[in-house]
Amino acid sequence: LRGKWMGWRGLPRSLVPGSPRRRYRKEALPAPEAPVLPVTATEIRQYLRAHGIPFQDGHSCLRAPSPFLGAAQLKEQAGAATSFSLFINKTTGRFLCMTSLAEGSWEDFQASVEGRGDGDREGILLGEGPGAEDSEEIRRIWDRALPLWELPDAEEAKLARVMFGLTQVTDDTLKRFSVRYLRPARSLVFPWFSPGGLGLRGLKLLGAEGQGDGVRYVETTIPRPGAYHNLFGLPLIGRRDVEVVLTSRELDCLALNQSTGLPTLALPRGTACLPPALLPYLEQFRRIVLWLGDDLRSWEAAKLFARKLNPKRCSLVRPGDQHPRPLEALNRGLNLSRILRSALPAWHKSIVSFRQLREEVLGELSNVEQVAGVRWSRFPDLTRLLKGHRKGELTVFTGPTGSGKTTFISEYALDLCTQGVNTLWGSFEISNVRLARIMLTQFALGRLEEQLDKYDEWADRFEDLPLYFMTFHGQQSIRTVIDTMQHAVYVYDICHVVIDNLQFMMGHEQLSTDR
Ligand SMILES: Nc1ncnc2c1ncn2[C@@H]1O[C@H](COP(=O)(O)OP(=O)(O)OP(=O)(O)O)[C@@H](O)[C@H]1O
Repeated sequence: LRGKWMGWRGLPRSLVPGSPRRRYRKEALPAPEAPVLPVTATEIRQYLRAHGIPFQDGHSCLRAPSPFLGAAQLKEQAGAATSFSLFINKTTGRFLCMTSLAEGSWEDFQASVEGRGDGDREGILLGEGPGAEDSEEIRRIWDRALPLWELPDAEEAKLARVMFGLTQVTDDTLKRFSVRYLRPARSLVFPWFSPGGLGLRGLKLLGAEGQGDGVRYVETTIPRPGAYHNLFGLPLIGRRDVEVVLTSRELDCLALNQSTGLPTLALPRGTACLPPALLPYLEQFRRIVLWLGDDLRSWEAAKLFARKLNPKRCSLVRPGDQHPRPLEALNRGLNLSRILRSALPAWHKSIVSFRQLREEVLGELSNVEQVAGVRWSRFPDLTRLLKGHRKGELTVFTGPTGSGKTTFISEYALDLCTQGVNTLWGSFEISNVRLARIMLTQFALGRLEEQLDKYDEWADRFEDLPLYFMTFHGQQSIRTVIDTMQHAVYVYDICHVVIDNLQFMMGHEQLSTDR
């Protein structure tokens, strides 16, 4: 069956979101967050108390009555348990009103409470829906996609099931999760419905390409990955559900829900990140099991996400031979409920015995290659020397002035970033525009100034990289820089921070006295 699939390459051009006819956007980079004024949970609590706003303490957010509701919504909510519909993130202060979907920064919230919000409060901060162009594309694709069991050609449906590993997943499960299939793109289509049944907000297309003996999956989202915040499976979660299993792929979510009957969700960008914007939707759960995948990277991601979700309510399924990812477990006839029961608590006491560590140590010993970190794809010699990029380590790169440090480090970081290592740059010496130009040229493997017609295409791909830039230039206070890094680590799950270079960040005086 796979033979038929070979040779097919990605989506037809017309279905690729963000094709070159896209409007020109001013920023070629993911919008660099302006340096943030950090706020602490204590300050948020103090502020709410000082303004007489009642609140409840949640796992990762504070809940308060929403000032962003219209009269009708207020009436609807009166007396309901959900009247505390405003969720304020304890780490960043960003808020989301679950009823009106208004969202904004801590400063926006304060401005609104103090009557400084511009215009009337209601609606001004409404979470952006898809742009008109995206909406049209979303609707067009969704209308053309069919449920798998309605495909006119039974052979084609069978082939699709084999390619996506769905032979054990029933039509009923696919129906429950509203999964469709787009024939021209040979892709599964996973919908993103707005909470509260407000319609279709986005789509994820999952294509499968035959590659040697295996299959390579290609994901495309509308809107683009940075704005794709769908927790797949959310419409099936009941208000009273207090337990959930988090997975990193929609297919795993289907497999788990089918075989255990438990509420199950899939993260929009897999193990790459857990955007804090999703935390309010997970507040209702007293217990969260993370079953993200079958490799060490998924395990690392699970530990990182558990910290954000509050480790006290999280358990983690440890990858291992008998713990593959959920879809594979289903296909191998394993008992998924039993695997879930073996999940380990994420919360470590301050003192542990070796007994609690032995499983993790075994994991490290049996995955020596993965423990070595992410290898550079273009620098085999570097991989030979350093083995790979590992989190929590510091590398100092030195060389004479003008010897090519910036040029090399941007290649080095780009290599990792294209493999999914979330990267934060602090370019204290050269401007971000110049740095991005260097990196974009390296990314495109050619001189874009000679082929400007290709600019948008490359810029679009570059924009989707998990790459962020601090907006500092020249000497900075270390405190401000560290605060910004911490913020980026929380919001974007940054695993690699590049500082170019230390002298410019700290100023010569500090360095010479601080040797
Ligand atoms: N491998 C290379 N081959 C040819 N030219 C290079 C190479 N690497 C860097 N260059 C060029 O050398 C110049 C200096 O490079 P770069 O700015 O990366 O050096 P640097 O060590 O970071 O400098 P500084 O010490 O001023 O920070 C640039 O014009 C760059 O394009």
